[in-house]
Parts: sequence; C-alpha cells; structure tokens
Amino acid sequence: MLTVEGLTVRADGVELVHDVSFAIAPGERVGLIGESGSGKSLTALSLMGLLPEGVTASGAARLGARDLVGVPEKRLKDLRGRELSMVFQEPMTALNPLMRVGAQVAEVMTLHGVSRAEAGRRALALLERVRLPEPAQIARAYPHQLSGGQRQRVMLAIALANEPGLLICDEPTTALDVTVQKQMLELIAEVAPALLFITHDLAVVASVCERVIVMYGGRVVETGPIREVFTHPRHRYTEGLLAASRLTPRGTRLPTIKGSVPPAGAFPEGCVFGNRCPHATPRCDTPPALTGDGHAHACWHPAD
Ligand SMILES: Nc1ncnc2c1ncn2[C@@H]1O[C@H](COP(=O)(O)OP(=O)(O)OP(=O)(O)O)[C@@H](O)[C@H]1O
Repeated sequence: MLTVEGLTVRADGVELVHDVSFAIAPGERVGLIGESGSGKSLTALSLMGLLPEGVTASGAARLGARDLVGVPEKRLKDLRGRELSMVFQEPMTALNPLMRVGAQVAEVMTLHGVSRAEAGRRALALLERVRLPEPAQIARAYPHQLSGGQRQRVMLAIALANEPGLLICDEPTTALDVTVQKQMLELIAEVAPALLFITHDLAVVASVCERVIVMYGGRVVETGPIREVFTHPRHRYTEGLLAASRLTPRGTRLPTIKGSVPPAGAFPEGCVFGNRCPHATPRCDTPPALTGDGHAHACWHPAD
C-alpha cells in the first residue's frame, strides 16, 4: 500500500529527517512513535505534500503505484483526501468555524466530483458511521457548538469521506479527555482502511496498532510488531521510552498489584503482553493486571 524509501527532509540545508524507510501493507495499522522533535510529523507531512514553506523532502514514497514525493502540487491535491487523508491533533483549527459541519463533510466529496445532493446524503451517513448521535442535528451545527470529541469525529468523517486507502493520524486524541480518547481510538482502529498513527504515547500505540516504527533524532531506530518491540526492545532509545512509560520492558521489575487475579478477558484488545507476563522467569507466568486506565499493565504475584 505505502512504501517509503530514503525519505529525507531538509530546511535551510539542515537535515531534519534522515533516510527514513518503511512500508505499510493494506489493512495494516502502524504506529510512529518518538519524543517531541524526533521527526514524526515532518515524515507524515512529507507524505501528504503538506510540508511548511522552506522545508523540502527528497527520497521516494509511493502509495500503490503513485509517487508522493517530488510530484507537482496539482497531482498531490488529487490524491489528498481521496487516496490518503490525515486527522490532526486540534480539530478546531482544521475545521472552518463559519461553516456547518455537514457542509464541511460534503465539501470534500464535491471537490472530488460528487454531486451536491449525493454528497449531502453521504455526509449524513458518514456522521453516523463515526457514531455521532443525531447526525442530522450535528450536520446543521457549527464547530463551536460541538464538544472536542465530537469535532474530532467530524474530522474523521471528513478524512474518510472519499474512502482513502490510507489514513494518517497525528496525535488525534491528545487534546481529548481519557474516556473520550479511548472511544476515539477504538473508532479509528475500526474504520481505518490502513493506518499510520503518530503519537508519543506508547500505551495508545499499543491499543491501536499492530506494528510500530520508533523514531529518534530524525531517524528510524527500530521497527517491528508491537509485542516484539515492547517486550524485547533492541535499541537503547526504545528501552528508555518504555522505561519512561508505564508499559514495562524486559528485565524491569513490575509493580505488584494486590487483589484478586483479573478474570480472563479483562485485557483490552491489542494488549501487548497478551495473557503472559513479560518477565522471562517461570515465577512470573501469571497474567498481567490492568492498572486502571485500560492500558498500563503490571504483574499479579500471588506469592507477593
Ligand atoms: N518549519 C520548520 N522549519 C525548521 N525546522 C522545523 C520545522 N518544522 C519542524 N522543524 C524541526 O524538525 C524537527 C522534527 O520536527 P517534527 O515536528 O517532525 O517532530 P515530531 O516528532 O512530530 O514532534 P512533536 O511530537 O512535538 O510534534 C524538530 O527539530 C523541529 O524543530
């Protein structure tokens, strides 16, 4: 679906992203993680052809048979919103404050040749698909009349409007509170055709993605299935990221949770440790327990 080879991003002769390569298969959900300034957003914006003024990309990126890097803006305009679309962190700045949200969802379809009447009908169906209650009422609302979570769902509806092959999300839930965040993540995982999901939050990436790419200082330092990277990190930076989060890398003493063993099925889907403790000792062959927020895990040791 997407192949990126040797992507390099420069501004004023300074390399900000160095020789990044990765691929995303159809239907695959891939996380792009790394600390602030590691080059995640510039990588995504290069694919969308949305780099800021004065910042340029070189190398190759292909979506199916179509080139994304070094092609004229007009060609990219045709692809954006149709073949690939992006959801940003702050929906309020992405939505037009003076336009009803239904019209904004419909507009992305009319821009790509759908008739106004058909686009209006499809907009309602999309608002329903992203589980907004009373879609007809929401369609008539202005962005400021909706909650942050509802606005982000509208953005997702806009991103999905032309049935793109790839969805890119850049910290789409960071501005939302925890409960709304969880629902939004579940929705993204369900509706994304193929996904590149940017976040600095390891728990979030573990709950949505199957594979992860770790960036550090503008470079890809590690990539692999979530479970493998999170339980056997090969790069020291990934180990550091894991240690700083509440997800636990190999060899780290996990906090003990007192109480009863959690029932089977208590783990969220996509739990990186499945039903086995990441400790590589026989003593720890007990299921990890949820620590409360639905993502973090720790061992439960009857002997402790
Ligand atoms: N327009 C620009 N001109 C020059 N340098 C830039 C520009 N935009 C970003 N950078 C620099 O490029 C590097 C990578 O930035 P990028 O926004 O891709 O990081 P990020 O990993 O997405 O961080 P965050 O999680 O904070 O968004 C940073 O050092 C940043 O300061």
